[in-house]
Amino acid sequence: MYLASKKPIIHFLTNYVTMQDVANMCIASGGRPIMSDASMEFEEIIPKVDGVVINIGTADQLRFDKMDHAHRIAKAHNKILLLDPVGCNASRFRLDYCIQSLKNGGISILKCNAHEAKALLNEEISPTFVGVDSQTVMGEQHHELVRNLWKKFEVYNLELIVIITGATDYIASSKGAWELTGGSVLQQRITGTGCMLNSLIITRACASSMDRHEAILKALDCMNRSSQMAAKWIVHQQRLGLYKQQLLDEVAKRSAPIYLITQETVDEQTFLYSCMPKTKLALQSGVGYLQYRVKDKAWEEKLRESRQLQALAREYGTTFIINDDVRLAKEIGADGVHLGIQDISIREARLELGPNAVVGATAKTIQQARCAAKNGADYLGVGALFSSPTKKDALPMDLTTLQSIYNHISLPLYGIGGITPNLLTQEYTKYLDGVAMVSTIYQEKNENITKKIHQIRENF
Ligand SMILES: Cc1ncc(COP(=O)(O)OP(=O)(O)O)c(N)n1
Ligand SMILES: Cc1nc(C(=O)O)sc1CCOP(=O)(O)O
Ligand SMILES: [Mg+2]
Repeated sequence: MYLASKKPIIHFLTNYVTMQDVANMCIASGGRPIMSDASMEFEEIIPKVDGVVINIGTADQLRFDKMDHAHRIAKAHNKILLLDPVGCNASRFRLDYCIQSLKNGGISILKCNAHEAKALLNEEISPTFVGVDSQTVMGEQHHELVRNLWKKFEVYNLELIVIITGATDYIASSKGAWELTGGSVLQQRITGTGCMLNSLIITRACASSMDRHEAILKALDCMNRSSQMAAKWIVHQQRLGLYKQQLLDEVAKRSAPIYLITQETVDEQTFLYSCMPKTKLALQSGVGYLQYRVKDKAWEEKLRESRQLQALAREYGTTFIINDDVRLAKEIGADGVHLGIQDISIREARLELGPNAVVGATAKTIQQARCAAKNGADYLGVGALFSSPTKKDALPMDLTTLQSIYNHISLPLYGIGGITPNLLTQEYTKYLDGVAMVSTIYQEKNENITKKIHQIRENF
């Protein structure tokens, strides 16, 4: 799975309860983790990484000294530094360290829960401690808390962003204050989801060329939607023990924004010497889904071409999808199918291909999106967002419809139709997990394909 043109490297100094989950979530989000507690190598490692996470859970004096050391180097090298003051409301020892840390400056992101936020603001530990995973008190709102906490510490930390997580997440920065709802109660039934969120936030903040505040909002939204999707699956299967695993998978799905659809070729030569090399170049640069889409070919030809593409997709760990033709998907053992309104139904396809197949659906209206979600689609292709050279008669979709689908449906959304790096502004990407493209890639010269893919990916 790939996120940005570069995979950001993140150095974690994090608690030993959830260390492996933190590393896995960094990978699922498109980053590369390095877990180092050895002070003697910080001078060598930190200048080379993109971001640093300091999570104070399970700390002792020795670890606080190491964290201080890492903090100083990260600050000196202008690295994105995230502080998670785990349980700072529990003891004076933790609270003093965190307040001093925040006053030392160089922190880009402070992520905490409401109890920790209150302790940091008032510089007092809680008289009644409710646990490090302390949960949101129902009905409590934290608009003022997040703003006041930001105001208190932004004077020491340039461009600080403060996040208070809970059933509602609150965010404050120099851009203003926001709140975000979503997620699942199951996040609180296992340990580690808060620490995993640190991974997602910092990886996205380091990878995206979006404004940092926007990238963080998108990361929080990604966690909320992924948690909801994972919870649905877990409740259905009654397997809470697998929730963390499912959550990782859901985040990984949303961290691969490039969906490539093949361009139909006129003859075998063009397929072999144009389509195949271009597809290979794209896959090398990081493609989440590859779809084989042809309208006018004989069965034997479709079999031959799809098998070659499938082998390429396997080589690069890309999910391979067949457009329209469930029989072909079954015959070659593709990973799944994509279906439009005119095609066979999602339920019939699922019956044919089994529960593990990926079944994607086209949605052009909110009604179609709801229907596809209800029938068990795994993702939605939404468009045409712009005029498409490949499908000139594709029905257009306006921004309001896209926004409405995003607001009501938690499935991963891929924008389609005339996508180019220039047209793909934040106005669109804030509602999308990725984009599906034909002409922008297949009409590009081979030597420019990698750059094109990187340009598109950076918009997420
Ligand atoms: C990812 C993705 N989204 C939408 C489509 C369009 O599917 P459909 O509406 O069935 O039209 P055709 O592609 O079959 O002409 C798609 N193929 N992929
Ligand atoms: C296959 C397809 N479906 C669309 C829809 O709106 O449903 S647009 C489209 C073609 C996408 O190709 P290009 O990236 O060249 O515009
Ligand atoms: Mg179709």
